[in-house]
Amino acid sequence: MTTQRRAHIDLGVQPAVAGTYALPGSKSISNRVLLLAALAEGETLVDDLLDSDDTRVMRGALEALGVGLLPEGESLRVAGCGGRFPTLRADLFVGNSGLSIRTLVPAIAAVLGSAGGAGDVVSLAGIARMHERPIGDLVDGLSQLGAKVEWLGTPGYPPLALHPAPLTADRVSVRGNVSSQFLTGLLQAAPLVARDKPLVIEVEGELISKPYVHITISLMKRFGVEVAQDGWQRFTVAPGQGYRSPGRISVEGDASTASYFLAAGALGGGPVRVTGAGRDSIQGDVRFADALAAMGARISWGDDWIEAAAPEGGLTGVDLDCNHIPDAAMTLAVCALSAAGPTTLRNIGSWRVKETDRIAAVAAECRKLGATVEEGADWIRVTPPVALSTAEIHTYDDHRMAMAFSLATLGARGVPLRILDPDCVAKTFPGYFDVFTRLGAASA
Ligand SMILES: O=C(O)C1=C[C@@H](OP(=O)(O)O)[C@@H](O)[C@H](O)C1
Ligand SMILES: C=C(OP(=O)(O)O)C(=O)O
Repeated sequence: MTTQRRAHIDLGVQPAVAGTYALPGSKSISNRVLLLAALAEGETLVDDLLDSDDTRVMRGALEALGVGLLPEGESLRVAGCGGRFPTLRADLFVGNSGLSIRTLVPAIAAVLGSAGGAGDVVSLAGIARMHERPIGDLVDGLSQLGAKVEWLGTPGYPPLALHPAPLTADRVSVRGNVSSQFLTGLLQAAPLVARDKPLVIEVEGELISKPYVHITISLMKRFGVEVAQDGWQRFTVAPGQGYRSPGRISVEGDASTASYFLAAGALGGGPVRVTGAGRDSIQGDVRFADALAAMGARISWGDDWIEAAAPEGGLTGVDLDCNHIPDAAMTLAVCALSAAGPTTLRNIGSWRVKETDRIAAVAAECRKLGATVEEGADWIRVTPPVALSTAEIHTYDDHRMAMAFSLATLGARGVPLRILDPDCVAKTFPGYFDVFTRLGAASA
């Protein structure tokens, strides 16, 4: 966002919250749909797209590659380029959007490989933190296929430049334990490589964040491309498939964003209902509701809504493997501050390489509120204090730090807080604090 960011926002206690909230569009779905629609044959009308920093950088990148994006009322018409970006000389800025860079790089490498000419080059850069987020495993995979990638800073990290080189191999192996976005990027690029044999993508080691790969495969299917899946280890894309526009597609509400509202219901009485994602969602983060239920929250589901209310006597601490819900799991850490007993979140090593080192950041800010926190390479344990202390919360330019910690102001144990740099929420939800500060009003 270009508007000036506020230094802080002061949040009072909201003892009781209830209401129904329509979720903004899913970031994960918006940015996949934008890229797939751009690469497809034909025009796609996209409804309910998220408008945030992450989708703006994806839109900006696609426009710089010559893709026509035309607002039509509340929707966006994407002029598909049939697998060939019209412009292959561009300097792209991707902010701190891991999903954008890790899906654009393989797609552009594939298009450069089939349609690039002498002098074509596409560079991708982001903010300083983006340049600390790994991309080496993805580039290794692309290099196995034949891509020519030049590191412009530290090898293994953005910024980088892509040069034309045909992708000829029919097998690629990629590490799965740093980010699932590497596999997503390779899968989405697979149909862009002209070949007469299938492309086989093998995952080395255990794949993390698996539900995001399910989103990828589901959306590729909506755009006419089938992926054959052998467990989570081997993915095959048959030749002769190209993306075709589904005509019109609507983006589900964001299930990671839903976690803040559901937690609000579980902490502040509720019921709080979110609409736009529910039982039928393709997003793995809807399973956050199960984690909240394990803490005692009363959860109900509809096809496209989820509702949460507080249990009699408050939440209870849990010990959970959160690998399948890496983003929404941050919300659990803050719920843990108001629960009875310790909460342990396991298998969350990827937190260390996201918008900030999220294990360190969550630990530091929970301690300020009075909690005892233990942490390991890939886990965190939060033991709540008898009563929370008020504090000034650092947000580390991480939207989820700002949104998750705002929840410590809710309910019987809530305390007033000052949240620093609150507008970092613009990465996925620019209007978050406008909605959050009015949560209590509906129940008053
Ligand atoms: O593919 C996606 O849309 C995402 C995958 C996850 O990343 P990792 O696979 O790096 O855990 C998640 O944290 C991110 O916000 C979005
Ligand atoms: C990790 C996140 O995003 P990304 O990896 O797409 O930057 C997130 O939204 O929490």
